[in-house]
Amino acid sequence: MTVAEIIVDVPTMQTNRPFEYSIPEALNDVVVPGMRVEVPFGRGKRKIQGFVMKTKDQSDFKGKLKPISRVIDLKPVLSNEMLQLSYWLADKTYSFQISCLQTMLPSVMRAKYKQYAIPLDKTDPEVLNLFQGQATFEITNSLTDSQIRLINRLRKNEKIDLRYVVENKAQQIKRQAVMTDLNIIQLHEAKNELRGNAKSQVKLLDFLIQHLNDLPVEMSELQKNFGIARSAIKTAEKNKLLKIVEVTKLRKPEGINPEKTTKLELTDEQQVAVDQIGQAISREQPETFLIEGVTGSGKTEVYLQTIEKALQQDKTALMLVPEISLTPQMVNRVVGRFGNQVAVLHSGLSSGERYDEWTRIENGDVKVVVGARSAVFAPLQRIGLIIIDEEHEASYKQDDNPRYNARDVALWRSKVNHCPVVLGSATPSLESRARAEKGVYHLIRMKKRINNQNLPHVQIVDMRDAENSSIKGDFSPVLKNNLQATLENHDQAIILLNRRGYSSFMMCRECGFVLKCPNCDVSLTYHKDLGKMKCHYCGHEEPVPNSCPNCRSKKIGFYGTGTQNIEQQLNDLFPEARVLRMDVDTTRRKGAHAKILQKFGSHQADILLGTQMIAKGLDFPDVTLVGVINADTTLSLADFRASERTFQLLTQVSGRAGRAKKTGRVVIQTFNPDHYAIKDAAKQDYETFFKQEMYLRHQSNYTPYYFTTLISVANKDEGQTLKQSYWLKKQLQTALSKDAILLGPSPTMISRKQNKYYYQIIVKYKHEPKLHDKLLEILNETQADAKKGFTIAIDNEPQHID
Ligand SMILES: Nc1ncnc2c1ncn2[C@@H]1O[C@H](COP(=O)(O)OP(=O)(O)OP(=O)(O)O)[C@@H](O)[C@H]1O
Ligand SMILES: [Zn+2]
Repeated sequence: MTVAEIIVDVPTMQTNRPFEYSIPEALNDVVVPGMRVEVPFGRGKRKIQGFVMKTKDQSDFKGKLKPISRVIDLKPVLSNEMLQLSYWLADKTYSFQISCLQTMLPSVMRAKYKQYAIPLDKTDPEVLNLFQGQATFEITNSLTDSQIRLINRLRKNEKIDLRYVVENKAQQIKRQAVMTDLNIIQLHEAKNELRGNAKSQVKLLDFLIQHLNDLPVEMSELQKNFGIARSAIKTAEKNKLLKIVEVTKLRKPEGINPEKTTKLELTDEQQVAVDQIGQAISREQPETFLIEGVTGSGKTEVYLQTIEKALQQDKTALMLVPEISLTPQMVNRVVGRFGNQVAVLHSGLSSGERYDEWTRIENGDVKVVVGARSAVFAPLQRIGLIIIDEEHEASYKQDDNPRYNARDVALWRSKVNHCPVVLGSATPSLESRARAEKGVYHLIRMKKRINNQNLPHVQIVDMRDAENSSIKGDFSPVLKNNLQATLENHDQAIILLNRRGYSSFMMCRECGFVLKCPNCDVSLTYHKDLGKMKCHYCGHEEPVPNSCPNCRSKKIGFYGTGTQNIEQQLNDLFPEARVLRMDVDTTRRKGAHAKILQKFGSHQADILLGTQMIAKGLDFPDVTLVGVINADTTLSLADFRASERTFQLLTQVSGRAGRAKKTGRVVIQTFNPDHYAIKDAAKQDYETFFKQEMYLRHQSNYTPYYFTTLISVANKDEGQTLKQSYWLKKQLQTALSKDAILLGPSPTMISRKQNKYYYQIIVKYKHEPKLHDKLLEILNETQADAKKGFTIAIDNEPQHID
């Protein structure tokens, strides 16, 4: 091929299309789609990165094409599937294709790294010649074309492999290892010369002879596994029998404690699910299943046994979870069942660790991938099954560009891979459940808990009652008594503080002044560990004032219920009880989540107190009580999903109680005891909630009856923001049919962030074929010129509206 179509790394509207470059003859069979290259761009001498999307023999371009300057990767970093996906993703999310391509790569490849070749066949003369006794060969910018061609050929013939290593030394594990330049005959000769005089040397040579193909071998391994002393290695080095070289080692992510479980005998409901999904795996059809299974119905075992079915057919499986650190049990069970065949991808990994896992997947060493949102781009081949656990979770949607939903990407990949997708939840999203209703997805319901365990007994406590409205703290007598009983029985309790936003703010009791961020329209939050007030949007910090900056009164103090405050109340009420707190403050450190949950799981604490992050997936047999301090906060969200989110949260957290032998109890404190979301959650009755919520969505023309697109406009000048927003709305009105509903422009809930003003327009529609192109046109018209200083963000099917 002589011509390459390249997407360049210049994220602007004008450059959001492929550019043609000629492929230098010397790199003719080196350059292939999925590789990154460096190309000249624009008038000056500027060189930039780009992705090769296609190669071809001819160009329609009349003039002379500029040549590719050099190849950055010597093997493709993105598969053909991923390249195709990038077109769809860019289109669907209104993003630059370059952003989509980069999103699919592990972060290492976007950062500073070194590229190395490592030998696979250490007997090949060309390989030996290239490495010259070194364990690795660095690929630098100064390689000649013939060297590049050689490396390319050796790689294609699987004589060598290529790796990226982050330049940050702390993330690399370098070890000393043993290598030899001698061939097998020379080794035998050397051994004969020793004539058994030096036993340890003979032993070492025997080892080298036997393991010649496995070299280099780490020193520590030689000592530990083969009983060869360090001194013997040193002597052999002096006698030029071997060399000591450095190797970089693959790291295994920490924080995972595989939980060995044997395959369980399935319940009838589980068996039906496994059979149906198993058949779909064999049929190789892109069908979607929705498992609506009550909390504790044993969905995990269904996932594990369907994954096993995929593996039996020599296929791979991809499993997504909302956030690995919050659901360590799920990961531990998957790793426990499938061992080394599993790769775990999550945000807690350093970029080096993440890359290691990515490489194992790409090399085909991995059969099962578990990970959060971005794991949906894992370079797995022959996918036989994709599972999305807790499919209703908003975290599957990325908040930044490209604003993709991993659920949609999974469906796309299932079509290309001809495999089923399994969506699982006790509280499915309305969208998914509605699709199941229509027959687009197969609905599998699991209505019973394992061991015929009852669903927990839930009590709603009306906080408006006289008895409760006069209490000092946040614990009603009912919740207090239940906690007391739980502690006396040596059981465990989970207390949820349904906190939205951050609540420990400062207010003056004299004049009502609230301490706010100078850059953002939000109150500053008190951070006990810093001893400072902090903004959660821009990071602005300031000291805690001891008098009101407005009226000088000393009566300025903290308001709002924070987890620290609740923890204090628990300590006062139950001084003996051991309380663990899990919130943003206690989980900043890597691995902190897992530690807290591990401690609670081994019953080293009696009460786990936390925010939304403790609500899902936890499976602890000793938990018999769940208390919800303030059920209402999510209800007051200015979002059409407020009821859905509240129902999901309360149902999920309630489901943590009474999962093993003992019956669970749940106490929900609320000011809205008659709200259907709270009442249905108390009964753990998804179907009733679904019907009611569907009715209301129908009435108000929202998802899943209408599609929604959220467009936000931001500018440093508020007047300009508003003007642009109105202009935009008018543009849309002229393009869309009368059936489309346009809401706004209205300021977002936090209307100023980092000194920019935000306004939004919501488009609700059923069928608007012109919407997509119109939005692209608007983007082209307004975003091409960065100097205009305002930005538009388009969110297709937003998960949050504020
Ligand atoms: N067939 C079975 N026989 C015995 N125990 C089982 C069986 N299936 C699952 N279990 C056990 O039941 C418990 C609950 O299962 P699991 O955690 O998978 O529930 P779940 O459906 O994922 O619930 P949630 O939606 O609340 O996360 C686990 O401890 C699991 O080991
Ligand atoms: Zn701020």
